[in-house]
Formats: sequence, C-alpha cells, structure tokens
Amino acid sequence: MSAVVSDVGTRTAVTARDLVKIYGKGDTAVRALAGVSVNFAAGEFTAIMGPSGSGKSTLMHCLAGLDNVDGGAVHIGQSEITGLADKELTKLRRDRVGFVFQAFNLLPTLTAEQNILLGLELAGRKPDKQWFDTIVDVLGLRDRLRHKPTELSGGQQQRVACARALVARPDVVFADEPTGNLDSRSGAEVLDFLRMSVRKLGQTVIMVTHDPVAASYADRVVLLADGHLAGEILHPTADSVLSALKHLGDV
Ligand SMILES: Nc1ncnc2c1ncn2[C@@H]1O[C@H](COP(=O)(O)OP(=O)(O)OP(=O)(O)O)[C@@H](O)[C@H]1O
Repeated sequence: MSAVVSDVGTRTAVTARDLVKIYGKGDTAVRALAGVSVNFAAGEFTAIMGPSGSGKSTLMHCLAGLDNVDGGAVHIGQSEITGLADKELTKLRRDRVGFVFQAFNLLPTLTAEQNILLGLELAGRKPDKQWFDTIVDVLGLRDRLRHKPTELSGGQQQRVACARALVARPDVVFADEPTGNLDSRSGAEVLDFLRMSVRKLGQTVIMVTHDPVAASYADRVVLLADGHLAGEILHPTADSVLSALKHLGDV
C-alpha cells in the first residue's frame, strides 16, 4: 500500500507498545527490550541509535516481525503483527515491508532487474511500471539493470537493494546499517536516496545505525540505552547526535 500524500505526517506507520524481549532463561536471561513504547510516523525517516547492546537490532527485528516478542504489541498500520501465525506474518512482511541490510543480500545468479522484481514475482504481483521507472532512474540504475551483483560496485549493489525494498511501495522500509559496508561517498548516495524516498516519494524509513553522520540524514533519532527508550532528537545533526551518544556513555 502506498502512503497517501495528504496523510503524510499524521498517520502512524509503525507502533510499538510496552515491548519486552528476553533472550535466554534464568540466571543468563538478557532483557534486550525492557518495555519500549515508540511511534513511527508515516512519511518520516527515523534513525534508531544507542550504545552497543542497547537493543537497536532487537527493536528493529521485533518491529519488522523478524523476531517474536515476550510482551507488548507491534502494529504496522492498523494491523497488529505480534501474535500473527508464521504464514500471515510472512505474507504481511512480503506485501507491506521492505528491507535493506548491511550485506546487500542480492541473489548472485539474478540480474539487478530480476533481483529488484523477485519479491513481487514471488507474491504473484505485477510491478507498477511507472513506479519501477521512477525508482530505477532516481537510483541511477537504468544502465545496470542487466548486470549481475558481482558486476556491480558495493554502492550500486546497495542501490539495487534499495530499489528492491521500495518496488512494492511498502508501508515501511527497515534499513539495518545500510551504509556499514560502503565507503563514505557510496554511503552518502544511499542515504540521500533513503531521505529522498521519504521527502519526495512519501515512503517511511526506519534505520538502525552506529554512525552519527548517517543518522543526521533522518528527520528524527530515537535513542535506546539498556533496552529502554532514552530520548529522541528532532532534526538531528551529526554533532547533536554525537553529543547525545556521549551522554549515554557511548563515545
Ligand atoms: N540471540 C541472542 N541471544 C542472546 N542474547 C542476545 C541475542 N541477540 C541479542 N542479544 C543480547 O541482547 C542485547 C541487545 O542486543 P542488540 O543486538 O539488539 O543490541 P544493539 O544495540 O543492536 O547492539 P550493536 O550496536 O552491538 O549491534 C545485548 O545484550 C545482546 O547481547
């Protein structure tokens, strides 16, 4: 489903309420999320930051339905995803969520175009040609569509992964350290695109990152510490993020 432009900024794309996630049992149990409540507005670019081990990846995995929770609820749009059976969850993820990972995760035997369209094909859905063309052109991938991943640079591969994440017009794109494997120039291109997909194309992006410069591309930074929400920064800059992380004892 696409974001309705007039709703942008008023609709909530993803909600977490009182999220609890515990790894292990007994003496060795780790409370990775200790009651996290947070909203992510549609049409907004949010970065999740915090010290190592603060629960960023766990939160993202729980929000995206990649991991089950031990308490609380997650909604994507109006749908509660916590408690869904595996089959329904797989369908919801496929139809309404896009992913960009640090390690690109492209299939090596497929061309860039086939990689971009694979999810839609598996879902038996036809691509919207105009939307496909828009994202391919904005990402500068037009003359790379017939190339296999090994024939592409890291930055180009990550741009293919961004196109794959957006081609179904998901309700939300989750990006996990999307610039972690890129040099700073390619990283900036990917971040520019993610920001542009929010500002100009009305998409919703939630990104986990360690990098204050990457976080400064977001509209808002949500800070975690020890499995708790530790604050937020609106209109972040690399300096304001760095200083907030210093307060949390991360740098
Ligand atoms: N599969 C697991 N089994 C046991 N403990 C885990 C597991 N995954 C995460 N944890 C623990 O949960 C806590 C939160 O981990 P998480 O990976 O979410 O943090 P993070 O903020 O993403 O860390 P980093 O910045 O280092 O990637 C940590 O204490 C971690 O050791």
